[in-house]
Amino acid sequence: MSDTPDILRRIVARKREEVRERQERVSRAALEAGLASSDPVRGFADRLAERIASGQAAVIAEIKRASPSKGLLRPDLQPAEIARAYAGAGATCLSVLTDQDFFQGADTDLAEARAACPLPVIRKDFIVDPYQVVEARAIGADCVLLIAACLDEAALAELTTLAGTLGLDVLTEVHDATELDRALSLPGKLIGINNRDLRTFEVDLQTTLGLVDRIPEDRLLITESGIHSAQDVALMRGHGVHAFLIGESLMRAEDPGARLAMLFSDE
Ligand SMILES: O=P(O)(O)OC[C@@H](O)[C@@H](O)c1c[nH]c2ccccc12
Repeated sequence: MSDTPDILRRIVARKREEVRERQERVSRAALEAGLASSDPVRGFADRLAERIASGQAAVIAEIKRASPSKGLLRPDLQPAEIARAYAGAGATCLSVLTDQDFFQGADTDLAEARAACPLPVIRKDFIVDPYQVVEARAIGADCVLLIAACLDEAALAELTTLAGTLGLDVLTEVHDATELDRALSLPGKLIGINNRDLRTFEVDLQTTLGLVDRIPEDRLLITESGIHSAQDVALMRGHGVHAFLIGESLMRAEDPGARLAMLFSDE
C-alpha cells in the first residue's frame, strides 16, 4: 500500500514472493484436501473471554526466536518446552511467529508448540493472501493475525470471511484510529492494539490507552507489545484492558514461565 513505508513494506513485498513460492510447492487445493483430517480447532476467542469473565487477566504468550527490531532473542528456542512452560504458568493462549525471513520462525514451531499443550494458538505472520489463511489451518492454527496496516478494506474483509469459513478466529491488529474504524466495520471479535508501530518499530503503551475508549462492549481488546513489568500490567488493567500479548520480555528471560508468573503475581 502506498502509505506503508520502510520495514513493513519490505516484509510484505517479501511475503508476497514467499506465498508464490509456497503455492508452487503445495497448491491451495492440496492444502484444502488435507484439512478434513486435521485436529478440531480450539476456541481461541472463547478461552480469552472465559478467562476475563472470571475476573483474571488473559495472556497470549508468544514464542519467537528473533525480531527485526531486537535481533536474536532466543536462538536455541525449543517450541514444545516453552509451550509447556507457558501453559504451566497460566497462559490462556499461545502466539507463535511462523515468519522465517524476518523472525526466524517456522510452521513447525507452531505445530510443535500446539502438540505440547492444550492451549489454542494464533499464527503470527504477515498474512496478505488467502493461501496463508488456509495454510494456517493446515499447520494447526486456531486463530490468525490480520494486520490492518498491510491490508486494504477489501482484503481485510475477504480474509476475515475466509478464516470464519475455516473455523478460525481472527485477531485484527490496529495501531491508530483509522485502522481501528476499519477493524470495527468487520465482525472479528478480537481487536489487537499494537503498541509497536510496525513502520518504525517504536513502542509506546499510550497507543492502547489512547484508543481504549473507542472499543465497543462486544469486542475483546488485546494490548500488544512492550509489556515488560507488573506495573505495565497494572496500568492496563486500571484502564479496563484485560488481555495481553507478550513476547520479548518472556523470550529474554532465563525461565520464561517464571517470568510470566511474575508479571501477573499481583492477580
Ligand atoms: O515482544 P513484545 O514487545 O512483547 O510484542 C509481542 C507482539 O505484540 C509482537 O511480536 C507483534 C505484534 N504484532 C506483530 C505483528 C508481526 C510480528 C510481531 C508482532
